[in-house]
Parts: sequence; structure tokens; C-alpha cells
Amino acid sequence: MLRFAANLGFLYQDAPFLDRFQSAARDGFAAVECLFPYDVPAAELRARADEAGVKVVLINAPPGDWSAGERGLASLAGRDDEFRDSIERGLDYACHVGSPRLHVLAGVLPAGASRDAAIARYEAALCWAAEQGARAGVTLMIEPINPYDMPGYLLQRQEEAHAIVERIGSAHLRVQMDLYHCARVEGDVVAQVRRWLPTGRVAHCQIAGVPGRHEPDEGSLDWRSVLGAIDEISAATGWEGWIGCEYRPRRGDVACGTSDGLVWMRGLTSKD
Ligand SMILES: O=C(O)C(=O)[C@@H](O)CO
Ligand SMILES: [Mg+2]
Repeated sequence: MLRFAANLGFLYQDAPFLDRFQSAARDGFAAVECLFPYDVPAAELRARADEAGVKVVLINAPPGDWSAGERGLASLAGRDDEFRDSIERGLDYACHVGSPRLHVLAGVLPAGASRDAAIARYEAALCWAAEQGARAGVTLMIEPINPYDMPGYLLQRQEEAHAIVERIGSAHLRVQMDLYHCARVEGDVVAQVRRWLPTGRVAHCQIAGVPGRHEPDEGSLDWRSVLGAIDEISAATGWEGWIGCEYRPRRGDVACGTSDGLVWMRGLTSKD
């Protein structure tokens, strides 16, 4: 059975952030993802999640200076100390809110910089971070992201993410397979799901329609076949990750826009 999590950075934009936990619960979500929750003390966020009866299943580590265009520190030259601080802060926050997963953004490759050198730095950083994740009991996630939404982002393809996870060989480093980014870069998402989900290296998925990043039922993503493939693989292999609803509701500017748009999900969910 498929399990969906509400991404509170994308859904329920009509409500203040801390009220979105209740909104998600009212719509039947048993779990949520929070992008960058660090402005809220972890105890307060935990209390809101507990009150609403939802689990936090994914947060992101601090990504550097987002407003200056930074999208993670892991591969950036000369930023090791800040990277390590961001992982310590992210793991501490994840532990306090009970999130078993922490997404670590790779960073944007500066114009003219060597990609090979950036990948080498990225792997060394992830190796260190995965050891900290193992100590904390939190799984670190790496996510290939498409270059239209995030120009220059270092990690764009599933194959490369899996090769990195395999080389590092830690049970606490896994791939976050965002089906929207995958569709935009790699095309046939059903084939990609069938190829990568059974490897055991994917610990979390996310979904959105393509190319608008609205509800999955808008656009070219064959979402029924994709979800059917995930369901089938879950039954066959015991894969039990969450599928994060990381999209901009079509009617996001209108009260109840998120809830109305969830019609695509009805009948597909499990709360376990
Ligand atoms: O952009 C995405 O896709 C994500 O999953 C974010 O966590 C990265 O900012
Ligand atoms: Mg994503």
C-alpha cells in the first residue's frame, strides 16, 4: 500500500506554517516533510506534529545562504566547517522532532569549476556525514534535482546518486527519488522506478505533476502507472518508504486549494 507525506513547505500555503500539521492531518496524511524548519524551535515543531498526530519523516539540513543562491554546502570548496555545522544542526533537529531522514543538498557547481573535484569533495563530505547519521540513527538522503528548477545543481541523475551511495557503502546514506525531477531529466519514470526501487538504495520518494510541479494528475507524468509500479515493488520487495507530495497546489492561493486538489490521491493511501 502506498504511503503519502504532505510537504509542508509546498502544501497548505494559505495557512501559517505551524497550522499546516493540523491541515495535513485533517486531509488524512499520517506524515509530513518540512523543508527548512529551523526558525521554529524543535520542541515546538514536535509538539505541533504530536498534537496533530502526524510523524515528521523528512527534513533538510541547512543549505547555506539560500537567498544568495546556495543550494547546499556538501560539494563546495572551502566550506567544510560550515558543512559540518549544518549536518550537526540538522541531525540534532531531526532527532528532536523524530525525523528518521535528513536530506543533504549537494550544492551548485560554480561556473568554470571542475566537476570531478566537486564530486570528490561531495563524496568525502557525505562519507563523514553518513558516520554522524549512523551515530544519531538518522538516514541521510541525496536527491538528484533537475537543472531547470535548480541551474547548476551538482547531482542530477539517479545513476550517479546510486553510484555514490554504493561507493560510500553506509546503511545511513540513501537516495531520495523525486519523481518530478526524474521525469524532467530522465524521461520514463516507470522504467526508472522499476530499475532503482528494488535496489534497496531508495529510502524516500516525492511526486509532482510534470512540467508544472502541480498535482500529479496535471501534466505528462503517467502517475497512475508510476504509483502502480511503486505499489507492486513494495508488495514484492517490502519497500516501505513514504511518497512526499512536493508540489505547488494549482489553487494554492485560495483557501482549501490543497485539500480540493488531493482528489487524485483518494483511495490510494495507507496510514500505517
Ligand atoms: O527541491 C526539491 O525537490 C527538494 O526535495 C528540496 O528538499 C530541495 O530543496
Ligand atoms: Mg524533492
